[in-house]
Formats: sequence, C-alpha cells, structure tokens
Amino acid sequence: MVIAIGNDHAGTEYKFEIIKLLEHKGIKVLNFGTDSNGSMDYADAVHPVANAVENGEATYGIVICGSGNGAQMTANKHQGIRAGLVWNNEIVQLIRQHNNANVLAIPARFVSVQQALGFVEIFLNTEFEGGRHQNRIDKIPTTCC
Ligand SMILES: O=C(CO)[C@H](O)[C@H](O)[C@H](O)COP(=O)(O)O
Repeated sequence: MVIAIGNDHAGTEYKFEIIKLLEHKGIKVLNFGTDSNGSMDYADAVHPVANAVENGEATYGIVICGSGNGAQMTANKHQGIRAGLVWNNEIVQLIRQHNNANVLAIPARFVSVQQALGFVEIFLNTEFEGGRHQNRIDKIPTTCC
C-alpha cells in the first residue's frame, strides 16, 4: 500500500506523527506537504495528493490543514477523489463504509494528534460496504455544473 500525504503549516506536526505510524506498518508514504511551520497554501499540498490517488500512484490520500475544510474542498475538485472530513471515529468509519472515501481530511486544529492517529487506523481498517452505497456514489461525479 502507498499513502500520499499533504499538509499546510497547521498540519506539519500531525503529518510527522502519521508518517511514523504508517512507516511502522510498512506502508510507503509520498510526502507532498510542507515539513516546516512556515505558512503554506493547503492547495499546493493537496492537489499533488489527489493527483497521486487519481493516477494510481497512491492507494489513498491523507490531507491535513487547520479546519480540514480547505484540504477537503481542494481534493474533492478532482473527479476521481472522494475526500471525507472527519472529527470522530464513527465519521471515519462511515466515510469508508458508506462513501468509499479515498482521501481522509483531518482538521489539525480541532483534534489531538492521538485522535488523528486513531482516525488513520480506522480509515485503513474499514471496508466499503458496497450495495446501495455504490449506487449513490455512482451519482456523485458530474460535469454538468
Ligand atoms: O484554510 C484552512 C481552512 O480550511 C486551513 O485550515 C488553514 O490551515 C488555515 O486557514 C490556516 O490559517 P492561518 O491563519 O494562515 O494559519
């Protein structure tokens, strides 16, 4: 498995801890985020993550900014991406089970590092349920508007 990860300055410390966790599991990480606390625009980190997932270079993406919203919005502009913003464990389960999310969006300024690490574990260990949820996902992509 390969995970692409992207963060702005609000997510740098979280990113380092998540990379440690992933590498401990033997997962290859593509790091597209900033490694410093200096200001960075989240879109510059998130588009490369979305591209990597869309072109199959990465299995999943993880994007991190202060509220998680800018990162999630940017990722979801890509046709092949379903990014879910999470704030508790059940939401993480649901973005995999019901939405087959391929990008996890973490709001670093609103959750602890320990919570974020737990979100990553759940995201990686939860399967998509398919069935009625696949029918709904099939209706998401659009070029109409
Ligand atoms: O833009 C955001 C909201 O989605 C991100 O949370 C950024 O991390 C945040 O805006 C950064 O704010 P800062 O005041 O520039 O540190």
